[in-house]
Amino acid sequence: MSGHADPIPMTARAAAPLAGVAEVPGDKSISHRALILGALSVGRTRISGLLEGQDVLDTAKAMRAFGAEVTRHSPGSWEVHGVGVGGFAEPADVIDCGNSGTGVRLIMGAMATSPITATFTGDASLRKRPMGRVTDPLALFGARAYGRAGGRLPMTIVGAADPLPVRYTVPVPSAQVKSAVLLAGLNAPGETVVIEREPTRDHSERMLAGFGARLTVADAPEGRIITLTGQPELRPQDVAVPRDPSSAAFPVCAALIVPGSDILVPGVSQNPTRNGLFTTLLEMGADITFENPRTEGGEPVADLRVRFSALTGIEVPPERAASQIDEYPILAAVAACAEGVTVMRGVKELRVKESDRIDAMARGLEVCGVRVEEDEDTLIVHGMGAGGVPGGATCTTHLDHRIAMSFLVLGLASRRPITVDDGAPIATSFPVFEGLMAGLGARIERGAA
Ligand SMILES: O=C(O)C1=C[C@@H](OP(=O)(O)O)[C@@H](O)[C@H](O)C1
Ligand SMILES: C=C(OP(=O)(O)O)C(=O)O
Repeated sequence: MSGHADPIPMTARAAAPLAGVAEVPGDKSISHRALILGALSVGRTRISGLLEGQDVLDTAKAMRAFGAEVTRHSPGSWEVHGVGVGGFAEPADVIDCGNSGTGVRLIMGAMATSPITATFTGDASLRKRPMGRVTDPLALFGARAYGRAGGRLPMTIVGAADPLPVRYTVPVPSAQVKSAVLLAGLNAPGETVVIEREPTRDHSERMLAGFGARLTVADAPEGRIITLTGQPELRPQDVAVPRDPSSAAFPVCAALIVPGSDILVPGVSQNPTRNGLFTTLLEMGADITFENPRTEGGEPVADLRVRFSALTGIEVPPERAASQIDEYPILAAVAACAEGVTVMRGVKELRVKESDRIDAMARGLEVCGVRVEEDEDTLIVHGMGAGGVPGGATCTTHLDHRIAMSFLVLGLASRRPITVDDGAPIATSFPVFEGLMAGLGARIERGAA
């Protein structure tokens, strides 16, 4: 998908209490990695619970272009016959990663240490996002990148014919950069070392180890040190993808702000590198219980019981940012329904997501009647209490699924309806959002108010 789809305006209206069970789809980060590592293994990898959002479908298509056989057997059930580390073929055409930063950055890493050339592009959102953060470390392996000004797509990567292992300290908290370096390190002889000062989601490390790569993780004063031994033979796996906590965030937050709600969201990943939002919501006074904790697909999961709650604004610790980075838009919407002020600092990475999410949330909340303050690295929301947000406005989503879903959830609890100009991007990460929310009793319809 390259963003040519027609915009789909959508409107949310105040709802009766939400009730029922919300079965959210598979984790997006894990789904991308399962396809890529499956493609880099020799033999058959089976995946269950794969997220069939457009971002992941674009990665599946890309893996075919690099020579892997990728088959869908039934919803969520996929099979990958991989070509092995170093076995990628040169794609015959441009790789279009659509809206997906994770897809393009991880795939660039995975091909950068093979003697092939590939050209990448994406939709209007992805073509604005910085790729230098990935191509800088890939250059240390010997790969070359030719892109538009500012390190933007379309971009051609010429893979290194004789890659060298690399020692790299990731300069921004980014699991995509860390993962791109680790994937490139797979086909470099010797030890590739990645150091991250702030821990970010660790799915690549967990999954690389699961596929048989030699990888160690050590905590040191300079940060987390990940050491990968190159040129392993990866063993195909059966991967069960747990449900996505970043998608679960939307029904969870909807239940917290729609009076009288009581819902269950089963099987949500509680990986500590992903669960910052739930900690934050508990600090705000949310009534969430974590039932039946267990391990599924190598990840800790729990069933979340969520009831409407009177929330209070808090100061979110900046060191928690990485573990809830994709959840700030919905947190900002929830903060508008809390009593008092919510301060979110250390969030400048939000400016280089599918949209500038600080700006998109600030402008959207303002037109809905909520007072906000922002600077380069900060978003502050002045809460109006339960039922206090006026709404009655149209918010601009800038090709950003999380902005669209955040304002639709807010519209379920605001005094007047909230419209988003384009809900089409929701299909990139949460294709069943509309049906799932309707099943809980939410009133979200296509069209303007
Ligand atoms: O590695 C991943 O799967 C992701 C990493 C994060 O991006 P950054 O690495 O840019 O922080 C996150 O925002 C994105 O949705 C998924
Ligand atoms: C930032 C996100 O994704 P990506 O970087 O993969 O486009 C997201 O899903 O919120």
